[in-house]
Amino acid sequence: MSVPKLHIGGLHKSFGTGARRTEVLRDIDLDLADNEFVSLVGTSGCGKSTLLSIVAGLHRFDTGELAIDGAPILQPGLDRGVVFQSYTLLPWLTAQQNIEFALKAAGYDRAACREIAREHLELVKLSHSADRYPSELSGGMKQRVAIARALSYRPKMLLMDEPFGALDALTRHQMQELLTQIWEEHRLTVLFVTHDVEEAVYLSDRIVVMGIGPGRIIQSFDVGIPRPRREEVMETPAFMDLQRRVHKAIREAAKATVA
Ligand SMILES: Nc1ncnc2c1ncn2[C@@H]1O[C@H](COP(=O)(O)OP(=O)(O)OP(=O)(O)O)[C@@H](O)[C@H]1O
Repeated sequence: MSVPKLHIGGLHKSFGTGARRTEVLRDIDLDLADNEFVSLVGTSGCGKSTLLSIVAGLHRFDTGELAIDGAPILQPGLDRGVVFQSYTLLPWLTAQQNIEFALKAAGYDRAACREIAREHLELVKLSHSADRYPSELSGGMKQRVAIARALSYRPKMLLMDEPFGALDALTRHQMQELLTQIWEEHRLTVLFVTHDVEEAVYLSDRIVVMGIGPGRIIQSFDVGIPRPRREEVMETPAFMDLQRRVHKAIREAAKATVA
């Protein structure tokens, strides 16, 4: 079998020590194929963000295996682009400069930084706002800059933690459309955390349901809805049926605490 893009094997994670030790993730096995879009869903506190942060290299894990293209993940790196719910842009830099700043840190020369930042603002349809500061951008626009920045240094994977969670319904929907279009054109490997089952079904190739107490993988659903996907697909029986089944799995997983 070929090496998966992301390999998580038998991973365990606890926070704290002694009497304050809490087991947060138990025996997580999850492989992502190249160009696969996988969403993690599950009740609040089941460890979705912790798992994503571990893959980002921001948290250590206790035991298990974690590798990207077969190489162990030991720390944060430019092979993983990360987008969080909070916008994380530097307020004193414009949209263009925020992206250039990340590219400079990745070792690109000045001309390349400028050109790549310009290309990526175009990719997220924000060329007209290149010279605006974060305080002059709406939430959706800030998140588009964050996505452009995460993609600009060409990571092997994109890790997204509730990236549209702070947006109003219409903007959120526009961002889902944009991400779908980018994904369909550029084929990226994405690990995506969301509370929104409709969003997960719309965006993903596979949906992984996690349960709580401790956090673990309960069930996995292959989405199987043909691409390209556009808004209308949400009204189809196949889409709504899968949405129902995922909701049911989340409800059942939330009840089934193990000893
Ligand atoms: N730094 C930390 N120290 C101690 N416990 C933590 C820490 N970070 C997370 N936890 C605990 O780990 C568990 C999982 O949290 P996590 O944020 O990963 O869950 P989640 O599924 O992403 O939740 P939500 O959907 O509400 O964001 C929770 O019980 C949380 O309290």
